[in-house]
Amino acid sequence: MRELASGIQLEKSGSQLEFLDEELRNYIIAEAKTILQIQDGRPQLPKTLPRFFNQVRRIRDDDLKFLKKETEDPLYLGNVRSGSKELKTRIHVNAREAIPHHILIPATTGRGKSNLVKVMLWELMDIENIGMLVLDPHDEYYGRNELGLKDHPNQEKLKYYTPDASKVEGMAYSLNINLKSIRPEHFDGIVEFTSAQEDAIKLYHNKFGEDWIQKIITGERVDDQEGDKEKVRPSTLSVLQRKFDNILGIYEENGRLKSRGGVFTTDAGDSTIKEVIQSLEAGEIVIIDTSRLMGEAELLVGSIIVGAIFNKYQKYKADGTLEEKPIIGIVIEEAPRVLGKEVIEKQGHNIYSTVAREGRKFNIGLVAITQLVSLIPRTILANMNTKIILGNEMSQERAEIIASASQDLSDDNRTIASLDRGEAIVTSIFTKFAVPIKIPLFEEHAQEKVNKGEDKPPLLSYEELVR
Ligand SMILES: Nc1ncnc2c1ncn2[C@@H]1O[C@H](COP(=O)(O)OP(=O)(O)OP(=O)(O)O)[C@@H](O)[C@H]1O
Repeated sequence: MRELASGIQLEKSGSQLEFLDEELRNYIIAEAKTILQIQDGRPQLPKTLPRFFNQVRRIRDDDLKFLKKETEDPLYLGNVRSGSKELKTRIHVNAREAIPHHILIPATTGRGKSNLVKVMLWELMDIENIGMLVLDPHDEYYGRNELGLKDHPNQEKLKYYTPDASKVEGMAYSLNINLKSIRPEHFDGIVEFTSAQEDAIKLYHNKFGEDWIQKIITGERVDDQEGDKEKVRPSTLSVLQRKFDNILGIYEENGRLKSRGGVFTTDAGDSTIKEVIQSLEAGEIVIIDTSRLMGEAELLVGSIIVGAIFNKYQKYKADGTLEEKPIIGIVIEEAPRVLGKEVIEKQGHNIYSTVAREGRKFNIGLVAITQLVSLIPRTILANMNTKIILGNEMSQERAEIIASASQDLSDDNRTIASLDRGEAIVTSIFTKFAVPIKIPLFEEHAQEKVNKGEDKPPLLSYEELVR
C-alpha cells in the first residue's frame, strides 16, 4: 500500500495528495536487532527472538537498571541515548581496566573529540592511582583563558607544563628540557635518519655521552682510530645539524648554542623529565602544552617520558611491585603519526606503538585520538579494546571502525555517519553491548561541579570550631 501511495505521490499530486483515511494508511517500518536479553535483572546475550506480535516501545531508564551497578573506579563518558533523546542512565567504564586496554577515539573534525577528552580528564581527576600524560598540541585542556582542568576541585592533582609558564595565572611549570635528557633511542620511529646519520649519532653518543647533541650542533670532530680519516662526513654532520635545528630549535651562533622557542635548552630543565615521571607515578595528570613545538618535537618529548616510564614499569613487573603502582594513560592526538602502518613500516616501531602492543602487560595504555582509523594497522586497532566512536562521514573510515569494533556494528554504518556533535557509540570488551551515548558539553558538566564546590560551606578554622 505504501509503495503504491509513493508512486502516486511522485507522478501526480505530490505532497498535496489527500488520503481518505490517512491514519490507517500511514505506518512506520522499524527494524529491530536483538542486542541483549534481561533475565531476572541480569543482562545476557540473546539466544532467542522476542515473541511474535510483542509490544515495541522506546527504551526507558528502568530497562537499564542493570547498568547502574557500581563500577569500580568509574570513568563517566556520558548518558545513554535513544536516538537523539538522552536518558538519565549514566555510562561508566572501569578506568583501571579500560585505560591499559587502550581507548580509541575516532572522529572527523568538529564532532566533539576535544570535548570528550576534556570530560574524561575532568572525571579522571577524581579517580586515584591513575597517572595521565596528556600531550596537548592545541593547549586546550588546562583552560588558560576559559574553563578547564585547572578549575577542578582536585586541582592539586594537575601538573601543567608550558613554555611560557610565567604568563599563566595559577600553577604552571616551565617546559624546559635539557638536551642531556635526550638519548638516540628517543628518536626511534619518530624521526627518519639515514644509516650514515644513525652511525654518526651512535659515534657521537659513544664518545660524548649525554653531550652528544650539543657536540653535533657545535660540529665537534670525531676522528677515527687511525687519526687521519673522518668517520663522519661533513655533509652528514650538517644534515644532522639542520635536523636538530628544525626539530629542537637548537642551533649555533657565534660559537654559542641558541634555543629557538626555549623548550630544549642546555642550561635548564635538568629535572623536568624526572619530575614529570614522579608526578605520573604519584597518579597525577600531567598536561604538556606542546602547541609551540613541531610535531616531531612533541612526539619526542612524549617519547622521552613514555620511554622512561615504560622501562620503570618493566622493572616493577619483574620485581613484583607493578600492582602497587598507578595505571598510566597517555593521551595522544593524531595517533597515525606514530601508530600508522606506513610510519611503522618505514621507520620501525616507536615507543607509542610499543605501548599499543605491549603496554597492557605493564599497566600502561593509550588514549589515541584520530580522524583516520584506516591508517592504523588492524592488529593495533584490535588491541584497542574500548572505542568511543563519534560521527564520521567518511565511509572507508567507518568500515575500518566497524571491522575492529568489539561488538557487531555491521548494521550501524549509517548511524555512525549521522551522529551529531557529542553523540557517540561506545563499543568495548567491558560493555555487554555497543552503547549509544550523549557526551555532556564540558562547560556545563564541569560548571555543575565547580558550582557544587562553591555551595559548600567554607571550612572552619580550629579556632572557629572550638569557639
Ligand atoms: N557533547 C557535546 N554537546 C554539545 N556540543 C558539543 C559537544 N561536544 C562538542 N560540542 C561542540 O562542538 C564543537 C566542536 O567540538 P570539539 O572542539 O570538541 O570538536 P573536535 O572534534 O575536537 O574538533 P577539532 O577536530 O576541530 O578539534 C564545539 O563548539 C563544541 O561546543
